[in-house]
Amino acid sequence: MIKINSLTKRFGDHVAVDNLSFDVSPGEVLGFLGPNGAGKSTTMKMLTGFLTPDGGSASVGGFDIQTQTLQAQQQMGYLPEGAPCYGDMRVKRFLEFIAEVRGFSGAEKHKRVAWAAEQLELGAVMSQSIETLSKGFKRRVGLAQAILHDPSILILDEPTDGLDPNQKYQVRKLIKQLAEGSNKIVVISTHILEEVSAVCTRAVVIAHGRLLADGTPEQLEARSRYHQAVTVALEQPVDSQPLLGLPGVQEIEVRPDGHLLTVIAKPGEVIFPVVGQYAQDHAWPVRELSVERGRLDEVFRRLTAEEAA
Ligand SMILES: Nc1ncnc2c1ncn2[C@@H]1O[C@H](COP(=O)(O)OP(=O)(O)OP(=O)(O)O)[C@@H](O)[C@H]1O
Repeated sequence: MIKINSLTKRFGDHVAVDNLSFDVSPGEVLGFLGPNGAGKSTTMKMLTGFLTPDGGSASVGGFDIQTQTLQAQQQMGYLPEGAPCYGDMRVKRFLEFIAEVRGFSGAEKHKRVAWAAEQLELGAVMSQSIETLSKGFKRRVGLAQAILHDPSILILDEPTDGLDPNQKYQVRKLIKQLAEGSNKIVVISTHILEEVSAVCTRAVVIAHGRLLADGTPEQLEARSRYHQAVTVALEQPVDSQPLLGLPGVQEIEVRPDGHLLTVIAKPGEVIFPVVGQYAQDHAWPVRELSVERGRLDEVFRRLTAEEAA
């Protein structure tokens, strides 16, 4: 369990994290979202004991991060933003060093290093020095050191930053595997909203260090103006304006070529049946008709724009 209670951090006059409170339960993969400078990394640094809060408290697995720092840190694996330090160390030596710091030795140490390297597909670079690695490989080395001791809580600051699409897929798969059925907690900060839909069971949105939203991806999508919107793909343009007279229809967006309509529902309304019926009655040349769950990117933009206003 992670408990964050009124956590606050100031840098001079600037309040980077402002009275932030939320909990994370075992089994949850929490997406921690916010625009640049929102306070995500600062929160993660306080949660992992690398930065002292100016107010509030946080506990991890029952240990207070300020008064029981070591015990709390033993529960966690942490991937900080950027690349691992120790640039002149070779990957294998670096991972062995981390394993030693985590208290492993002998055969167990080598087993842990081999397992983490295999998870992140580091085999080809094990004897290369970290500073000569590409950005994506540095990120993967960082992830390997975070999971090496198989912690029950993983704090990952932009884990897929700099990875190519194949590696992004692999890392998301790994995060899912680590969390599924294991009762682990994974917290990932990200700017990539598709990542939230792909791996997170819950999302917390912050801006200016303050909490703006907290819910499952589905709950956040339901706040979108496109929630329950009906998209109609057409062989050729049609006269869509009469749809505005149908019950529950709020607005229509038409792509300039007229081949795609998005019919937006009034809040709480389900319009798929009436739109489908209208299209059928008027023999529209429909290629595809679908209902939208909502668009996370639009919800994110609106939430953070409201906060800035
Ligand atoms: N050591 C520091 N000294 C002064 N200001 C800092 C320091 N670290 C962070 N800040 C400021 O605190 C705010 C929050 O920064 P933080 O890095 O936590 O944001 P973030 O949400 O992780 O952003 P990004 O998505 O760009 O990584 C920013 O305005 C940043 O400039």
